[in-house]
Amino acid sequence: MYNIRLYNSIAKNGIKQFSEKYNIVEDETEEDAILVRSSNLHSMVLEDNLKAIARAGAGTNNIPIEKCTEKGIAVFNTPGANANAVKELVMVGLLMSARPLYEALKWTSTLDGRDDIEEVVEREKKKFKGHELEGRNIGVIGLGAIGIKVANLALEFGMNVYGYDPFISVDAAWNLSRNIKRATDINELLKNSDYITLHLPLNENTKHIINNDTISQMKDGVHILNFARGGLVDDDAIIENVGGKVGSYVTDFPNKKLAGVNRVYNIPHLGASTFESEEKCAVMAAKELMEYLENGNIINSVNMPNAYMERSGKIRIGCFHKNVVGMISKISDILTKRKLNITNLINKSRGEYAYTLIDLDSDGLNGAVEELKEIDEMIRVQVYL
Ligand SMILES: NC(=O)c1ccc[n+]([C@@H]2O[C@H](COP(=O)([O-])OP(=O)(O)OC[C@H]3O[C@@H](n4cnc5c(N)ncnc54)[C@H](O)[C@@H]3O)[C@@H](O)[C@H]2O)c1
Ligand SMILES: O=C(O)CC[C@@H](O)C(=O)O
Repeated sequence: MYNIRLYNSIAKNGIKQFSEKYNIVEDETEEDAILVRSSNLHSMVLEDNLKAIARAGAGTNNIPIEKCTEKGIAVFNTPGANANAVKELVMVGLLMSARPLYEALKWTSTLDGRDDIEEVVEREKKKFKGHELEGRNIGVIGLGAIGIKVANLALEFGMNVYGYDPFISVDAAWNLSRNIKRATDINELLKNSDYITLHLPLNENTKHIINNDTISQMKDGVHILNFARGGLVDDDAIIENVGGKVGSYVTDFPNKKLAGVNRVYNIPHLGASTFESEEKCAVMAAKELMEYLENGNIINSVNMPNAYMERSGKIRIGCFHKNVVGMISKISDILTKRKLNITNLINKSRGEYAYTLIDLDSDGLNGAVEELKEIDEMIRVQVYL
């Protein structure tokens, strides 16, 4: 029996994926795995029994990834599962910054109860004139699952699209329309864009990527959209510039500083909040956890190498270790000494770590696991029956 602890509300269809071998809990327990959305896990104690954390979503900055890696805890996310939902809301943000919809709707609601609404509307609507997107320039920073969809759709609006992503994946590049101009440095994008939209992860390199300095390089009246993470933008710089250099700031990450600021549109983190996206994320995350807990297969991990091998033999061992020379021979020596026959083996690395998955044609392990755990560079050994 495996204990899965849920943080946040997780879509029912995701929970339904877990078979009768799983016990789903919401309170503290001896959990084998955690399924989480946006809850901040940085201060949680990582108990020895915890083997995996799956983020039903894209961003993993709410998870202490480095600490997890050091303890051999696999961290997963659900790449692309909520990209369509975010893309659609970005389009709302784009239209809200081009046409003063928010102000207009607020004003119209003040007319409640009046008999002359039609007349007043026609007389006053000139206050809410906006711009068309067609022909304007948009800069998309981060061309991953969401950025690509946003960039491609912006082309459909007739916009000139600049994209910037120094780490773009080959898959992403294939999916990007060839009509998108690839900015080779971020300044090219900043100085040319009427709209700038952020679709990159928050980390120590990207924190406050939008700040007073980068804003000073932008066009006057630029509209900035942030559906990625609050920390990518220096809020003080926004407050200083919005209504002047910055035409508007649409953010999915409201906070005390930004609440109530004119021309800052605060959306309560709704990017991924659609029935469809919540379900896709939860189902994908549940499947990743089950595959890892039952078979040691790693799919969509953000801290371990992806590794998948069909089951063969009777017992499987998963070893997460440092990526150093000689690990496979150290592991196989321990198994050979006990006459444990290897039926299949894969070894995958990711930076300074590696993962070795071994299938054995044997009924017992005869103390092998204890000895494997004693190898200096070994971080975690897991047995799968
Ligand atoms: N508002 C929401 O509800 C919501 C939902 C999903 C994702 N997000 C956020 O959006 C981000 C992007 O999501 P995604 O699914 O597209 O992720 P993704 O991993 O598919 O794409 C991220 C892209 O950013 C690029 N990147 C990394 N560092 C960069 C840099 N310094 N400059 C430019 N590009 C850089 C990567 O190469 C990658 O292509 C996530 O990290 C998450 O924080 C928010
Ligand atoms: O779970 C959510 O609602 C938000 C998820 C989003 O921020 C993500 O990074 O995928």
